[in-house]
Amino acid sequence: MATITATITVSLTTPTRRSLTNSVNLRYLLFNSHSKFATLQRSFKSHKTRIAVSSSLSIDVPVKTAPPSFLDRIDTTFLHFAKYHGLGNDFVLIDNRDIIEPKISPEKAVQLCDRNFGVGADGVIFVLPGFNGTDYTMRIFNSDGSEPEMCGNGVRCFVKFVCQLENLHGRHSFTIHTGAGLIVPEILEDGNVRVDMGEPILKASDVPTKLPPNKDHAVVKSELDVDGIMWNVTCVSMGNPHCVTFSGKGFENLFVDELKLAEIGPNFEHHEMFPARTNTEFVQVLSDSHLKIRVWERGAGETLACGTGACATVVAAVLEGCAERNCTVDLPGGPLQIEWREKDNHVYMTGSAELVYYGSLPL
Ligand SMILES: N[C@@H](CCC[C@H](N)C(=O)O)C(=O)O
Repeated sequence: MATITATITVSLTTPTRRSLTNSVNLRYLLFNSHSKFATLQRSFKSHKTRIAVSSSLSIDVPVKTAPPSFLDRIDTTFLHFAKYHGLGNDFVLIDNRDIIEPKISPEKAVQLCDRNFGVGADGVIFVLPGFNGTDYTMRIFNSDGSEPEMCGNGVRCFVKFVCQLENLHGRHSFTIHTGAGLIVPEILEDGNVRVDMGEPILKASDVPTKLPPNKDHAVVKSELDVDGIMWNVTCVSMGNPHCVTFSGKGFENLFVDELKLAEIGPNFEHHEMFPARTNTEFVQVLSDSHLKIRVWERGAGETLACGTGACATVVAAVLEGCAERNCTVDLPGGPLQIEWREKDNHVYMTGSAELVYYGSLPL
């Protein structure tokens, strides 16, 4: 009887806790070589399990009893985390369900987010106990340590992480308390997440912006001088502030690939007209239902995607009369589907969120 050391193949995006404790899955993983799976070598050394390969053949596979799931590990010397991304907007996720204060400080978050000296991420997100009857509370630190009110890609990652923590499968919806109020994400059959992002805030002083309102208390297609260049901007808050631009003096359409965001982004972010700083979306209109954007994020710089930014962009596009209420928004990391629904004035965002890996850090 042959004894082999098993190399199993585990999808990085599939819950490993179930796969590793389920002998049927184990057999599947051992003997199916279709490689949409990433290869993860594990040596099973402690005892043997007999696996029937066909009716006439069986082999002994030394199998170690599955260790407790990574997510079930509790110790005080290591911080266990999961890394997720929503279209390349990446986050360190921390299970903070047992206490109401974030387990790490903003300073530690800055270190973790560093792409050379840390894990590398656009932000750190905490899954905290619910508040006022909500299922959970979400808090986030940007990579510069500041705390924004909301994060659209982050909330999609948040609920995927919650499903792993709670071992939930299939369709689920959640109520999440955030700095931007109640947010309601729903995991769909195909694994994507649709999020009810609530109503956009347009009143200038609430965005906040010091630019004078020019349309029903809102700032729509107003001129903003940024280092001598006159841009047309519309200001929208999705709980966090956004300045959206499609054009400027002497340029009616933007070609976003050509923009030097690292040079111009900070001048928007720290502009005196934005007392809480701002996120900025640079938008190219491809059609009335298809927009292409690049985003300079407050506290994080240019990112591959920004969920609240995509929502703010569609609201601004409708207000400026250059797009419909239902749009595909292409970001450098991929597309989001955004709808600003007339019926309830809420913005709905649909997109993906993926697990990258689990990790531990000494505290
Ligand atoms: N990437 C996020 C937004 C994160 C917060 C932002 N940097 C801010 O300070 O407001 C998203 O997907 O919405």
